[in-house]
Amino acid sequence: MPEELRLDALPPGVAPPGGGAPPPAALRPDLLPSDLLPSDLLPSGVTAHAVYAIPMRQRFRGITVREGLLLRGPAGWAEFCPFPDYDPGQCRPWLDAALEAAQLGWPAPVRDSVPVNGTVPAVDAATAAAIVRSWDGCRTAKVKVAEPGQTLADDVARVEAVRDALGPTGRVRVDANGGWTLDEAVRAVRALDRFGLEYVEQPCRTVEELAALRRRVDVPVAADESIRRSEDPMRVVRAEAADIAVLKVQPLGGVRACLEIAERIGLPVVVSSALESSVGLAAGVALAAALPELPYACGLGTVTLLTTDVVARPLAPVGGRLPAVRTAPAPEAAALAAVAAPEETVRHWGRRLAATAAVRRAPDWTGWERTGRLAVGEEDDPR
Ligand SMILES: O=C(O)CCC(=O)c1ccccc1C(=O)O
Ligand SMILES: [Mg+2]
Repeated sequence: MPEELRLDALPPGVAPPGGGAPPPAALRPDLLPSDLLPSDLLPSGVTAHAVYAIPMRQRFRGITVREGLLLRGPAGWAEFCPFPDYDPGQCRPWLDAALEAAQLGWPAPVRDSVPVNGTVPAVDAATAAAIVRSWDGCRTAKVKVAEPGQTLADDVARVEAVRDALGPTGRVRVDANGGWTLDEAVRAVRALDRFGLEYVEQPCRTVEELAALRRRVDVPVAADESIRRSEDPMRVVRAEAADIAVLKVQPLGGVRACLEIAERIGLPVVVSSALESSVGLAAGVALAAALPELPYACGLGTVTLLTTDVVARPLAPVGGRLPAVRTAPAPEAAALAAVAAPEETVRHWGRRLAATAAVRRAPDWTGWERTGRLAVGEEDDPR
């Protein structure tokens, strides 16, 4: 990478050669627990750099400001950004995925670019239509439904607005994040399929409910939380609970781990993001680019849900597609400086990284803390 982007080589507050804003203080050791400096807890050659805090355009999954930590290793930049409510055991696969990106890099792509869907948060109908009109070429929409505190009428209005904005040839899929009971799901799917649904993602919480719904409606069912928060991702297959598997690189432990799940699960795969910056999102693009089959648009059009990014040229869809990058884009000093997290947030992420690395190193750790996943049917709020 060019010298001016070697943030670690520059003392905080010193402007990089070639101009631009000075880099943020990159994970100063005094912001981390003293016994758990990055050099002790990360594999050699991998260093922790900066913590970002980026406001979302709309609230999404209860998140209004997205935070994460950027790592760098011999294979490239990487991102560690587990959701705020995840404990160290649940964060473990996120760190596995980040270290894969930093240390190993990703398998070779089999395509030059990947098709992506646009994502519509649980907003009002007018905002939903405006979001669809803002997209660059995305002809598939994924619409969030079953938001706590909202009604089926809100979902119907939102999906109708999206269908109108997209026109009859666009594709519309919905994601309930497990928010419906079986009977609510039957009713909602029938009401929403008036606008033509490509599939319904995680309509109910449990594998049993997904299987029962599949027997009662014609719309295909996609499993997300039932795979990424499950002890056993294959259970959805044995239970005949899904037509489609949603795979996310970070919560499932990396690109290679996802390629293996895709092979074993034997269902068509939709690759989706976990709301990363462009650095972490690149891993999802690498998975989508490497899968032998890619029959659906991927849920990787999500950097446009963030108000800004850490790189100079964000991985935002152009003509409904993202290019198949080989490595994560490097953070840019000025962009990083603009979203540098306050000290207390940096300390918090240092503690999270340390606690997750400790779980990862414990060889005889057993139970869900080791796999980082909860048993199916025992999930808390599955979002
Ligand atoms: O799939 C997409 O279109 C965007 C990604 C997305 O919806 C998502 C992002 C973060 C956390 C959970 C989810 C989800 O699919 O439930
Ligand atoms: Mg989902």
